[in-house]
Amino acid sequence: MQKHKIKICGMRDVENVKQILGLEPDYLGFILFEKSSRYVSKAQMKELIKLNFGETETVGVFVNESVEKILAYADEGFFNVVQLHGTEPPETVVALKEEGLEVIKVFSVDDDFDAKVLSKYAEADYFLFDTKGKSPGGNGIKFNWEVLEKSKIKKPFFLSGGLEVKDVELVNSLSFKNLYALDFNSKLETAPGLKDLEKVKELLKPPNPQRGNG
Ligand SMILES: O=C(O)c1ccccc1NCC(=O)[C@H](O)[C@H](O)COP(=O)(O)O
Repeated sequence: MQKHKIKICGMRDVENVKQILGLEPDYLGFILFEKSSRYVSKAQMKELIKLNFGETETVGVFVNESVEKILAYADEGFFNVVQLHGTEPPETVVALKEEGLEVIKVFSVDDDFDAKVLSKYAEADYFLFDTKGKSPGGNGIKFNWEVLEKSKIKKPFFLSGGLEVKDVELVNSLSFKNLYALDFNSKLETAPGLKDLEKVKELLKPPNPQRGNG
């Protein structure tokens, strides 16, 4: 049984999104950061949002983007949730919350991660912890989860960074306090932005009773 919500990030291809939606993930993420190999253009987003997302929430992933641009994307109905995946200041979170958006604030983690920074982002709905690497995200590398265990995170958070299907069992056995969701990306891919349906099936099986399809 899935103990946590599942987010699949870095989706791009319409047919692939359709297939994955059939498996009812809790969240699907779209990278709206041009330098990413998983970047989704406005024209592609316009096609993608025509699909029936059902209960699946859509996440727009930004890296150090202006509030104005994020709001312009939100106005187009591109996503329900904003993921801030750069070094955005707390004021960006506050401004987006004031506009009624749900916000995930990302923190890039290495062994020197200092959890004191989290108190500045109290307005965020969720935190997401990803591995600090060459790219702001999608590096496919795990960080040392002990850093989080030590930090005693008080807000519901997404665990991210190189997660594979086989990690679910291990994560469940660790019972992290406040772990809300698992975020998967490159380890499910056959090419950047293209997810392997068989791997996603394995991940989302058996059905999640919390979503009422069990
Ligand atoms: O995936 C990208 O290319 C990306 C680029 C820039 C910012 C964020 C990006 N991904 C956001 C995510 O939420 C990923 O799921 C997360 O970084 C974990 O990816 P992975 O290590 O490949 O599992």
